[in-house]
Amino acid sequence: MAKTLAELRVQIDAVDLELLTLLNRRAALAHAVGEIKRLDGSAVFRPEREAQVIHGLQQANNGALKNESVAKIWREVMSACRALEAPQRVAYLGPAGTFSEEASLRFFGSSIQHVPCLNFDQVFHAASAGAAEFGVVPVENSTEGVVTRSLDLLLHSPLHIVGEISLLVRHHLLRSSPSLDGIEVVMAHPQALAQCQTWLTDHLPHAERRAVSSNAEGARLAATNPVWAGIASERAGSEFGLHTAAHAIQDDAYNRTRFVVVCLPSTMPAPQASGKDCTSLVVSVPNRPGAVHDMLVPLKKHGVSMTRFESRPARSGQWEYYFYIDLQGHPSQANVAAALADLAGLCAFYKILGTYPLAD
Ligand SMILES: O=C(O)C(=O)C[C@]1(C(=O)O)C=C[C@@H](O)C=C1
Repeated sequence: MAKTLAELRVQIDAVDLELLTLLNRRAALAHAVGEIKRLDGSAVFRPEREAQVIHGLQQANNGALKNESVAKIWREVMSACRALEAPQRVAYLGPAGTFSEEASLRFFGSSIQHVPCLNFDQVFHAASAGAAEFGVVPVENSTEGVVTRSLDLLLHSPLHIVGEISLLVRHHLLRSSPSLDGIEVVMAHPQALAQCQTWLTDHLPHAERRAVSSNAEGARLAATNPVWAGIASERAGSEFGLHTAAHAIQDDAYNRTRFVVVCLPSTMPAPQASGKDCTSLVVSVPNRPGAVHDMLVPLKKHGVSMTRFESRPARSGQWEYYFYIDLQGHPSQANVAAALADLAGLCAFYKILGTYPLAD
C-alpha cells in the first residue's frame, strides 16, 4: 500500500538528520584541511579541486537528482566548508542587488563575506590592500563591449585573474509604481543606460537619463522619489521594495556580461590547467608598420587560438595602444608556452593578467 504523506515526511526527517550528521562530518574534515593550509600558508580556495569534486559526483550520480542540481548543491556545501577554513571576503561594485554581487555569489557560493564597494577602483584597492581576499569586476558586455575602467585597472594592478563568470543580464525598469506614467528621470550605471538606449528612446523619450555609480544605487534612489525610475535586476527591485514597470528592457535579449575574479598571487596562485582554460595578457608593440601583424604570427605558428583582442589608448599622446588578448589554453601546454615566449620577445610591454578555467 502507498505510504501516506505523514509517513513519507517522517522518512524525510530521518534522512535529513543523516544528511546533517554527514555534512557536519564533511565540515570537520574541511576544517582539518584548513588547519594544514594555515600552517603551510597555502590557498584556501581551490577551484580546480571543487570542480573535480563536482565532476566526480556527477559521474557517480545514478539517482533522481539532475546533475545540474548536484552541482548547485555541492557548490553551496563547499562554499560553507570553505568559510569554516577561513572567511573569504569578496569585493564587488555594490550596494546589494548589483549584477557584480550576483556574479560573486555564482562563483563563490553564498558563504562569503560581502565587501560592497563604490566603484571598480575601490574593488581593486580592497583586494590589493587586504580588505578582501578577492575582487569581482565586469570586463565586457555583449552589447556595449569592454568595461574600460576594469581593463585600465588590470594594467598596473598587482592582482591577477583566477576565474571568470558569464551572466545573462536582464535589466528591468523599477520604480515605486507599476506604470510608465510620469517618469522624469531614469537612473542607472552608464553601462546599463547604454544597454537599454533603444528601449528608452522608444518608450521614455522625454525622461532624463542620469548616470549613477551602480544600477542598485539607481534602484535605491528610485525608491525615494515617485518620478524617478532605476534600471536594475529583479534582486535589486525586491531589495528596495520596487515595482517592475517594464520587464527585460535591454536592447539585446541575449545581453551577457563577463566578470573576472581577481586576487593577489599570495592569496591564490594561478589555477592549474583544467583542460578548458583561458590565458589573458596585455601587451604593447613598438609603433611601426606591421608590428601588430607580427605580434599575431607566434599564435598562428604554435596553433594557439585568440578569443579576444581589444585595444586601449596608452595615454602617451602618441597614438600608442595597449592590446588586451585572450588566448585559449594554459601556459603548462607546450604550444601555449612557446607562443607566449615568442610573443614576449616582440613586445615593448608584456604582462600576463592571469590564466584560469573558462566559465561553463
Ligand atoms: O580540498 C580542499 O583543499 C578543501 O579545502 C576542501 C574543499 C571542500 O569543501 O571540498 C573546500 C575548499 C576548497 O576550495 C576545495 C575543497
